[in-house]
Order: sequence, then C-alpha cells, then structure tokens
Amino acid sequence: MKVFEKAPAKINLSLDVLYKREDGFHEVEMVMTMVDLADRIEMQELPRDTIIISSQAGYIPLDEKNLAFQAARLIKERYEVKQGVYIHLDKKIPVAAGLAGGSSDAAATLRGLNRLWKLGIGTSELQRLGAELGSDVPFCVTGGTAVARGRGEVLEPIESPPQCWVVLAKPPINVSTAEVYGKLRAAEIKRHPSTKQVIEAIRYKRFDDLCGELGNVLEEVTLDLYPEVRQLKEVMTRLGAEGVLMSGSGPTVFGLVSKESKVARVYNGLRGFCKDVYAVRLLTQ
Ligand SMILES: C[C@@](CO)(OP(=O)(O)O)[C@H](O)COP(=O)(O)OP(=O)(O)OC[C@H]1O[C@@H](n2ccc(N)nc2=O)[C@H](O)[C@@H]1O
Ligand SMILES: Nc1ncnc2c1ncn2[C@@H]1O[C@H](COP(=O)(O)OP(=O)(O)O)[C@@H](O)[C@H]1O
Repeated sequence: MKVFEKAPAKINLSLDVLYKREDGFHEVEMVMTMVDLADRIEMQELPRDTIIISSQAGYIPLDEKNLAFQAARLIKERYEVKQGVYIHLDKKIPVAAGLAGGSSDAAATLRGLNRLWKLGIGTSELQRLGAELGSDVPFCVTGGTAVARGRGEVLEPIESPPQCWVVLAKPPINVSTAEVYGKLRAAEIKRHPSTKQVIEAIRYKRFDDLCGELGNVLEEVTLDLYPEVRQLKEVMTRLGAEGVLMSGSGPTVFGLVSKESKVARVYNGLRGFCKDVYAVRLLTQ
C-alpha cells in the first residue's frame, strides 16, 4: 500500500525571542502560517524492516540525517512497527531557507505513516513526537496559522490571515539556524515585534496593519552576516510588496502583495536578482 502527503512551507509573520533558556534553546513567540509551496511525499510499505529514502533533489541527505528518515525511525521504534517503508521526497521547497522544508517533510512523514500503518495516533501525540525531531515540526503537523511559544512547540491555533499573494525569494546562500540563534544577544534586541498587534491584524483581517506589524528579531543577525539579504528586502519593497520580512533564520525574504495586478511586477523584478523566486498564495483555511 502507498500513501501521499503534501508538506507545505511555512513563513514567520512575526518572530520574537524573549530570552535564552538554560537548555540552550531560545524562548520564542512567533506567528506562523503555511504557503502554497509544498514538497510531495510518497510512502510505500516494505516487507523488510528497513527505511529507504529517495529524492529527485541531489542536495539533501538521504541517510539518517534526513528528517523524514528520523520521523520514520521514531514512529517505528515508539510503536514497535516491524514493516519497513520506502519514502520518496519530491522536493519543491528550497533547502536551509527558513521555510521549514525538512520539518514539514518530517511532519508529513509522521502523518502519512500513522495512516499507512493504521496506528491511530492522535494529533497531540503526533506533535509530541514531532517535538523530538525539531522545534518547527509540531506546527508543521497541523499547519494552518498559529502562535508558537516555548521553543516553538507550544501552539495556539488562530484564524487565517487575510488572503494575499506571497512572493518568496531565496538568495543563493545557506544559513544555519543554530549559527543565527548562537549569534543573537537576546538581552540586546533593539526592536521586538508586537505579537499582540500581529494577532489583532489577523483577527480583523486588516491587511495593511498586518504588513505594518511584520517583524523578526533574527533579521538583526542574518542581515549583518549576509548584506545581500538586506538588499533583497530593499529591492522587494521598491518593487511594491506591501509587507516585506525575512522568514525564520533566513535567508528567504517574503513579500505580501494584496493585488494580483502587482504580483507579476514584484516577481519579474526579483528574477533579475536571484534564481529562487516563487509567487504563491497563503494556505488559508
Ligand atoms: C528559526 C525557525 C523559526 O521558525 O525556523 P527556520 O529558520 O529553521 O526555518 C525555528 O525557530 C527553528 O526551528 P528548527 O529548524 O526546527 O530548529 P531545531 O532543529 O529545533 O534547532 C536548531 C538549532 O537552533 C537553535 N534554536 C532553535 C529553536 C529555538 N527556539 N531556540 C534555539 O536556540 C538551537 O541552537 C538548535 O540547536
Ligand atoms: N527532508 C529534508 N528536506 C530538506 N532538508 C533536510 C531534510 N532532512 C534533513 N535536511 C537538512 O536540514 C537542514 C535544514 O533544512 P530545512 O528544513 O530545509 O531548512 P530550515 O530549517 O532553514 O527551514 C539542511 O541542512 C538539510 O540538509
């Protein structure tokens, strides 16, 4: 038997860091939502007790470093599943981009194997398993729009933002999340975004207010390390995107655009600037 799952990319509409914790992680407050750019994952039962990963993308690990492999191994161990699985990852989300591609693949693998092996695991338990794989995995299990606290695993679902276009542009650099958090001085953050205002703008579907409230404290680190990300933000703003922000630890920058008539201008303008550019819709519910 075979099952398929879609693994969409996330963006952070806001990302605040409150303090650095004793365990080395950072206490965050983020508003996250999904966009319609997704990997597609195929899972097929194998009679042998093994996990095999393949992908058309030549640039991701296919061994136990792959987050989908780790998700399959975790669920097999925890639920004592003796069958194996062949997992094919059709990658569309750029890697190490701040879009949680690996985390979303892991979450989709948990959901898919739960169905394939008829394990009957509830959503909260899938999220608890996900938290063992990475901070963004619990959110990716359900997707939608949520406020994420703790190290990202404490989730409060909220309603969808007003529908709009999202133009994503990833410059050709790889950013390490651990390095960016490592360089952040949490006590010296210059400007914290207002999570409350972001949530209000979403609740009342006020697109302009949402654009005005976008904020990500990790920009302070990544924009200094990689000036081209700052430049990309400026270009996107000049081209007419109404709200522009770096997603996660970067380097992807997203621009929110309300009118379809403006999307082509932003998209085409960016294509001259970097290769990885996408114009997609929010995945609203
Ligand atoms: C920054 C964010 C924002 O959504 O996304 P990305 O840029 O990775 O997409 C996340 O917080 C990333 O989540 P994720 O990529 O799952 O991180 P993890 O694998 O759990 O952690 C990678 C490393 O980042 C640091 N880390 C992560 C989360 C957190 N709240 N505090 C941290 O200090 C730790 O050093 C950890 O070793
Ligand atoms: N299934 C996967 N897809 C993409 N990257 C993966 C996957 N499994 C492991 N990785 C590794 O995880 C790291 C982070 O990738 P990704 O999740 O795409 O980025 P980010 O955390 O910035 O959103 C990369 O170094 C990549 O090699």
